Amino acid sequence: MNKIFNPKPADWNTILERPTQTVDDIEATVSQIFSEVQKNGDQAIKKYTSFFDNVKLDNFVVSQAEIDAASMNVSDELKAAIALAKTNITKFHEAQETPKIEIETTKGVRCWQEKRAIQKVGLYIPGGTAPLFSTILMLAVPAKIAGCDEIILCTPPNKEGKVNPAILYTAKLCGITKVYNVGGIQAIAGMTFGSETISKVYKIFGPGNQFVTVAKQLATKYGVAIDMPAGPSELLVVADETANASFVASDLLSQAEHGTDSQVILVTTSKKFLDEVESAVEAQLGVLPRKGIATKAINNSKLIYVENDQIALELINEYGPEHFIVCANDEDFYTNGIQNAGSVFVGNYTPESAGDYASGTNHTLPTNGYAKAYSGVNLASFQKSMTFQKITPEGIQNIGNAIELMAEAEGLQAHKNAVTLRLDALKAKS
Ligand SMILES: NC(=O)c1ccc[n+]([C@@H]2O[C@H](COP(=O)([O-])OP(=O)(O)OC[C@H]3O[C@@H](n4cnc5c(N)ncnc54)[C@H](O)[C@@H]3O)[C@@H](O)[C@H]2O)c1
Ligand SMILES: N[C@H](CO)Cc1c[nH]c[nH+]1
Ligand SMILES: [Zn+2]
Repeated sequence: MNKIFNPKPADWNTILERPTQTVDDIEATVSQIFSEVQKNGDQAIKKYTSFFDNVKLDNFVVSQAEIDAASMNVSDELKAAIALAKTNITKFHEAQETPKIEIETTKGVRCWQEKRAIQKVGLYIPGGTAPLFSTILMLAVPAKIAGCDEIILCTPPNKEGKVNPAILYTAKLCGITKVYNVGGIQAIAGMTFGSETISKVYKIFGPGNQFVTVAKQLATKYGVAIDMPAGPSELLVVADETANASFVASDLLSQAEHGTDSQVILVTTSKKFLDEVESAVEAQLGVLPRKGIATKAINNSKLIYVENDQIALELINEYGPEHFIVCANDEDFYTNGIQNAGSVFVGNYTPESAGDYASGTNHTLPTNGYAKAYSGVNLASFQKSMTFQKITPEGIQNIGNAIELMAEAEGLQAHKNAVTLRLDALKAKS
């Protein structure tokens, strides 16, 4: 791992650069696939599935029989674990429901706001190097709570051209019936334009590799909304001598094993602790089944020493990590001061994996610094806020003149007239 001591603020951005490709690097590939899928539908989706996933599929709809049969290939133990996770995720997301907001802003002027579910949503479940069935819980549970009418799911085929049984089992458990065995850019294109098989959706959700993420970003050019850019995983841990070096190393490796372009960072105010984490990472890395992937990610990663908590916090807010773990004596300093992070994990017994699977929070989170402006997936991601108003004759008399004056000042006579006609009618009546 790269060790950096007391970096100057002017160098932070260079030191903290993400290892992923940019939108510019990938845009041409996405545009090519998008235009073919727009023109040739299923045929282009199959062509690119064969090209990128190396499997030829005549039909990429997963049949109800296959979905039903998946349960036999999932152990009872794993089913119980999925049930526990689903219960906690449901509890946390149900608690995010907000009551209707209604207020009389001026006498006779009633304004209210209500939530409506997004009717058609598409869920992307990553499956390139690991079948992330946990992501189904993160997306389908809030989609169902919100009341989305049509929910479709796309996930890449494995080497045998099939969908992993745990994905199908979890999809069924969450009440998803439309599952397509297609991943990558071609899946995002299918949900953006629609094809003979895949329905066009209003909003696409879900994490993925850099190709999936850029495809989602470009899908917005065609009028489809997205949750946010949720690309290659990241973790930043801030820790001091009160932390446990083995625990911290295990957390760093948990995100490093996601992909070669993952990035994990330790920021610490203790040089001794930095060395201890470095040794613990080396020791744990050697025995990981995905050590090939994790080693490449660890090569992109940094161990950073800074003099004090204040400098650490400024650096962390500048980076805006997807996940932020606080294992420091002054937890409150960091939890109160953090401005930019997707999800925060506090204390020595709060591994990031807990949020990935079972604590209840959502693991679909902004990466690449987008935590500065975007929230992770939550119940509101599946809803729209609509405003309503009703104005009585008394109400229009109370605010009418202000509207007339403002409309006139903007040079918009018809706007003014819409009020003046009503005020005149009321005057004539009285
Ligand atoms: N930010 C989050 O919330 C979050 C959550 C979970 C996972 N993740 C990330 O999701 C990613 C999952 O990646 P994955 O690759 O395992 O699965 P994936 O499903 O995202 O991508 C696999 C697909 O990518 C396509 N592909 C592969 N190489 C390509 C290339 N050179 N050009 C164009 N398309 C190509 C293929 O079609 C393949 O099916 C990881 O980076 C992980 O860190 C992020
Ligand atoms: N850490 C990932 C988000 O970056 C989510 C995940 C799913 N499974 C395991 N981890
Ligand atoms: Zn993870």
